[in-house]
Amino acid sequence: MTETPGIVVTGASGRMGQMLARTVMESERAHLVGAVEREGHDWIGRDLGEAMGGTACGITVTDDPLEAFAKAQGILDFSAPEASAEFAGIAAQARAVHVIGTTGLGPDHLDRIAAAARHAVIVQAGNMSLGLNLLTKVTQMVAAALDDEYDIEIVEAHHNRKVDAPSGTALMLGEAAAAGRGVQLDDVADRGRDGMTGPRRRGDIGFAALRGGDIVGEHDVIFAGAGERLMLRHVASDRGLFARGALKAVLWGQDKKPGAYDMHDVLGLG
Ligand SMILES: NC(=O)C1=CN([C@@H]2O[C@H](COP(=O)(O)OP(=O)(O)OC[C@H]3O[C@@H](n4cnc5c(N)ncnc54)[C@H](OP(=O)(O)O)[C@@H]3O)[C@@H](O)[C@H]2O)C=CC1
Ligand SMILES: O=C(O)C1=N[C@H](C(=O)O)C[C@H](O)C1
Repeated sequence: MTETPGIVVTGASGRMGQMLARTVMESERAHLVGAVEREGHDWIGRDLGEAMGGTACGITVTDDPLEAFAKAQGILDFSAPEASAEFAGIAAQARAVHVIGTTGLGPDHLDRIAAAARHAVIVQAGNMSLGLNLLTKVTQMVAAALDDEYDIEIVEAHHNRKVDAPSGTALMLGEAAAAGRGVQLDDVADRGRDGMTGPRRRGDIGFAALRGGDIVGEHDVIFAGAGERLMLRHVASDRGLFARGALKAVLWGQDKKPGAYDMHDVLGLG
């Protein structure tokens, strides 16, 4: 029997970290070999299964990514921007496939991740679900078909613990809409309105973010024209959706050449 890839989960105590750890532990196609949390976290040194409120699983949570990644073939990383940029370099040294779901990444983080992708496989996406990645394709198609008489607005809603806005998914949808229109998102993005904003600029792509309760993730792309509105919507109701997508990505990446990939590559969406 062939050995399945050994996986390390970072941000292991987080909402996604725990979901990812459970998903890997339940999978027959991969096995968990490590769990990383930040230095000083009270889970360090504890058994992951017990820390998650269940039975012992034999994985001790560590704050040493270097040691943990060295024995892994894949890293599932939904943590924080600075951590993900650092993990990219360490995962590349270990030649492990690094799946990055972390959002809120700035230009410096993205540059460091791109540098690491010269040496190892990195799959990065602000949303790991099939439905949402398909919706980016539809968004691009609709944006290409309609001219700028149709105003594009992207509305996202998330739980009250989310720290970045607009969401990574909203930005993916914005990029898709901008690509459909043949423009750069940075040139047309309107990322927040307050006060005397003046009338809407023709061709802008607007973003609005709602935060509340336990909303997992909801995204609307609205094309508002004269006398009609076209609305595309994705609703995630279970974080397991993202974890299953991430697991799919890390398995897909095992036999790929070093490089930067996204979920369109993994899901064969072109
Ligand atoms: N691409 C996708 O499909 C999805 C992406 N996400 C993204 O994933 C990220 C995590 O989301 P979520 O799980 O809800 O957030 P959480 O805050 O629940 O989890 C993040 C975890 O990462 C830990 N962490 C922070 N810094 C480090 C570090 N240096 N080393 C190790 N661990 C670290 C945090 O620890 P501490 O709390 O102690 O700081 C925390 O446990 C976000 O960016 C979110 O937007 C979420 C869902 C889907
Ligand atoms: O923080 C979250 O929870 C989520 N983050 C991702 C994003 O920023 O788009 C994906 C999903 O919507 C949940």
